[in-house]
Amino acid sequence: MTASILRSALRRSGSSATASSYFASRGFASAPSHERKVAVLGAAGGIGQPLSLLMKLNPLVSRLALYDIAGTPGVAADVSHINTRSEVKGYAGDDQLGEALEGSDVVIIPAGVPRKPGMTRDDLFKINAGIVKSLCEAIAKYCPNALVNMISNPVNSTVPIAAEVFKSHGVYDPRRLFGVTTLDVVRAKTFYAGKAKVNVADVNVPVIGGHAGITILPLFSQATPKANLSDEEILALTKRTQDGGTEVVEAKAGKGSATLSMAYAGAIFADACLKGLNGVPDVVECTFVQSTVTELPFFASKVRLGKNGVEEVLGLGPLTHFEKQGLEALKPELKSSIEKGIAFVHGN
Ligand SMILES: NC(=O)c1ccc[n+]([C@@H]2O[C@H](COP(=O)([O-])OP(=O)(O)OC[C@H]3O[C@@H](n4cnc5c(N)ncnc54)[C@H](O)[C@@H]3O)[C@@H](O)[C@H]2O)c1
Ligand SMILES: O=C(O)C[C@H](O)C(=O)O
Repeated sequence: MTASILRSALRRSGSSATASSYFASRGFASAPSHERKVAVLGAAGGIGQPLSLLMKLNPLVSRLALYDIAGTPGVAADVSHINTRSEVKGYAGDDQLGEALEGSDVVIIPAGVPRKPGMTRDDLFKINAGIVKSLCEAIAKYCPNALVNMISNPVNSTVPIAAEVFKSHGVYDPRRLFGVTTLDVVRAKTFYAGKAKVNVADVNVPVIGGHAGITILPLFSQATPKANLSDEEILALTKRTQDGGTEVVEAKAGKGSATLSMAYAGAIFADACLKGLNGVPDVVECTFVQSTVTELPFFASKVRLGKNGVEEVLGLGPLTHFEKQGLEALKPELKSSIEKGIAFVHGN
């Protein structure tokens, strides 16, 4: 987001004020009150940089720690000149990870390699599983009470990896671990609004399951505002949402995967976590968490966020025959991705 886009957005919003009030006026954040530290791990990357920018614009953040293996001094110096609330510090390399994490309320993890055309998210497991494991070991040591927002793929496996690492350190609290599936919701909303010809700002669509291919299950039967879409249109919207990541990977033709839309989605989800921590009532987002909603140990569904993270994992609501079929079809793949993550931590 360039300064001019932000300025014109501010003009459109009728505001003469700052970026902070721009986001606040859109419900992006509630008024600043508490001191909150947010750490971004992988902050110099394609997602990390715009996400760091968006977190710098969030008035709920008082301290922003930007960590990567390299490149963070520059990103932090750049972002730190923005005249918003948070104090920004950059940290580079293993020996600065502890300091970056200490005192964090929310840790966002977009560290790891992205897909190239022809790859599945699971193809990233070999590299990203190890990265996520070592970062979570540091979280267990330096900020075991933080809410962890896992963006690194494959989310269906990296979240179980994080859970096992935290368990092995005796600090696992299922209320504090989240797979970020907000981009699936963002896409479902955008695609639905286009097809249903309704104002995108009014649209809500729950997306359940996981975050890869058919494990992404948008529930368009519960979308609001209601629209009379045909079965073919629902099928096409479902497929487009499931393939949204691949659509971007192919368009970028070897230069990575979604970064800007993901930064937006990551900022929305982190903001929801901060609002929950700050006691704002009725904060509900879809996210991949430990769950008993199905027989699978982790599952994405609507979750109410509160002062301790997950306050309530909400049920799926009524599903159509098509959605029930989608739910049954996704279970074997999601189950095996979860098991793969768990096995990785135990050396199997
Ligand atoms: N959950 C989602 O919806 C979603 C959406 C888009 C991308 N992703 C995933 O996010 C990840 C990052 O994507 P990207 O496009 O930003 O990739 P990128 O390669 O541009 O950036 C990744 C960053 O991680 C850093 N990194 C690597 N190892 C690290 C470590 N041990 N500690 C800290 N930082 C480390 C790299 O130095 C790099 O700066 C990928 O795994 C991608 O698949 C998830
Ligand atoms: O598709 C990818 O590999 C990145 C991400 O998971 C996405 O949904 O955009």
